[in-house]
Amino acid sequence: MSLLVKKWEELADVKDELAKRDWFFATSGNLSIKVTDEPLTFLVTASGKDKRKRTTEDFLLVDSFGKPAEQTHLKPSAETLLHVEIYNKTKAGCVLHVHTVDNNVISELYGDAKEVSFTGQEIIKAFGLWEEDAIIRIPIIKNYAHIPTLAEEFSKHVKDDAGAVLIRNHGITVWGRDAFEAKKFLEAWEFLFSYHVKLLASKRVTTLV
Ligand SMILES: CSC[C@@H](O)[C@@H](O)C(=O)COP(=O)(O)O
Ligand SMILES: [Zn+2]
Repeated sequence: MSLLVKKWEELADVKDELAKRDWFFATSGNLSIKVTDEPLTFLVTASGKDKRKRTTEDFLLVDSFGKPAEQTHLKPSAETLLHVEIYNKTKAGCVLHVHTVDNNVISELYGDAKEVSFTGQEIIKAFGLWEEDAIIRIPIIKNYAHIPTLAEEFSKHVKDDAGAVLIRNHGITVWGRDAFEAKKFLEAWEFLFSYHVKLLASKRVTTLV
């Protein structure tokens, strides 16, 4: 099996798993996986597709500018520039972007603070933080409609080979050294968001009773 086919299958499997979680509402979301380092090429989801479906036109190969590396009628994701920032600045191997109700609610609740942090949750160990009082923090940026501006703002938070950024009332973009790590971090973030949203809602209910 060629490297390209291997990476294609790997990304398609991750896409299927995220689809099972129902994290691709209304064609939202985009995913990518690095194929080669020099020159940089990566597979990215084709724009506007239903990411719940598995087809032979789900991904296309793009270069370090996010432009198609091969002849194709497919259009790279509208947010490919964000993936480009990550691959050009870090050793990340996979980038996952999903819109969920929970990540949107958290981004709106803490958007003015420009970040949100979590502590006291066992799942924080998924990020490799083992101390009892470990704190995990995620920046929240404005959802600029102009993608180059969004990518520029996003890029300020791309420092490590693994990381995550919340885009306000839009979604989360998570990256990791490989697909396994990116998915693990994405699931951990969504767990924290979901827990927090439910906790706030239940506290509100308690005070009303
Ligand atoms: C209908 S989702 C809005 C899109 O603009 C975008 O945010 C998204 O996540 C999916 O866009 P895509 O171009 O398919 O990668
Ligand atoms: Zn999006």
